[in-house]
Amino acid sequence: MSKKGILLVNLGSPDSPEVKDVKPYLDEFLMDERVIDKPYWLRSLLVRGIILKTRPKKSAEAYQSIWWDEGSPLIVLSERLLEQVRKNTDYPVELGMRYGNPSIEAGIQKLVDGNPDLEEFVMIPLYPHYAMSSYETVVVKAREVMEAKFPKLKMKVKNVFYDDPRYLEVLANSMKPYINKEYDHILFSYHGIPERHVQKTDVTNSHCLMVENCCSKDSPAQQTCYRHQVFDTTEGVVERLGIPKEKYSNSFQSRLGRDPWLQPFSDKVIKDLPGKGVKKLMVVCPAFVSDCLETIEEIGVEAREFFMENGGEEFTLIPCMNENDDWAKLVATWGEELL
Ligand SMILES: C=CC1=C(C)c2cc3[nH]c(cc4nc(cc5[nH]c(cc1n2)c(C)c5CCC(=O)O)C(CCC(=O)O)=C4C)c(C)c3C=C
Ligand SMILES: [Fe+2]
Ligand SMILES: [Fe+2]
Repeated sequence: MSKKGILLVNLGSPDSPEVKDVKPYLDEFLMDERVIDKPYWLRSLLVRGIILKTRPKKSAEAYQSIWWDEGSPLIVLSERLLEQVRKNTDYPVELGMRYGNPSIEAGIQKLVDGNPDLEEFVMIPLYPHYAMSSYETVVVKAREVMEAKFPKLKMKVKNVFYDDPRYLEVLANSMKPYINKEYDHILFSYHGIPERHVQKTDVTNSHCLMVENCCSKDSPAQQTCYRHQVFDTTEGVVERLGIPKEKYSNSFQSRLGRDPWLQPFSDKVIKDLPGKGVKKLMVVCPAFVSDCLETIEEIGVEAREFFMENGGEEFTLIPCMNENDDWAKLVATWGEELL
């Protein structure tokens, strides 16, 4: 029993790949005001009146195509990471998900049940980059849960780690076995977000997407600028791996709706690359620490097809860090550093 602990938080998946479970999961996800940032009445109209009429069936089919015997890849891989982190620290470690199960509340409850003297814990959102729809919503939700259910417990929060040299080292090392093969181009495909979200999280209200080359200029806005942070991760990785400028680029995947999202879009880039002479393509998705629907299906299946149909010859999806031992060690170290 311990007075201190660690809670890992990832995004979450539906309980099963059936429409009956995908629909409530999507409802919880898309009704989050930090994901669809519209007034409640409009969000409700858009999500419940339009998106949830058709998307659950389409999403369920996609989930069915990637589901494992043990469950959703994202959940299974997060649980494997949890086991690895436990091996690297004496503190108790539990797992919660922002949407679906196990919830953040269930994760904290497990920490408390296993450690009745628990006084404080570190929450580590498993997102390298700051976005209101990922890191920020986890922190807000966890604070709400703490206030309502665990008012006497203290929670510390691990910051985003997109530029932590130790993270960049682990990520770059995890990519080495793949990029040792011959390739023409490596695409860093990050989950997209609406441009509006980048502007909304700009603490200066005057920098992001307003100043020319905003993401490469020093500004307090970069602390919460998703676009700046993903570009920084790419630069940290290519520097470590010695990848020359002409052999890599960034793109953004998984857009939803008609608002402007960060560009260029991964599907369009991947379709166009063979025409530019890229026959052997590597894709890595560093916005995700665990493989999930967006990597396995959207990139590993759909994008691969686009590439091959348009003249590509070899397509390699580099896996996420998943249960990589160095990654688990680093996560354990972050927890211990804050306790
Ligand atoms: C990198 C972190 C993520 C950000 C930022 C993010 C923003 C974001 N996502 C949606 C809509 C959907 N995303 C979906 C799946 C999904 N998204 C992330 C991560 C981020 N999303 C992950 C890890 C996953 C996979 C979950 C899994 O179970 O494997 C989905 C569900 C699937 C589908 O129907 O396509 C939706 C919907 C928005 C609108 C958004 C920013 C505004
Ligand atoms: Fe920026
Ligand atoms: Fe998403």
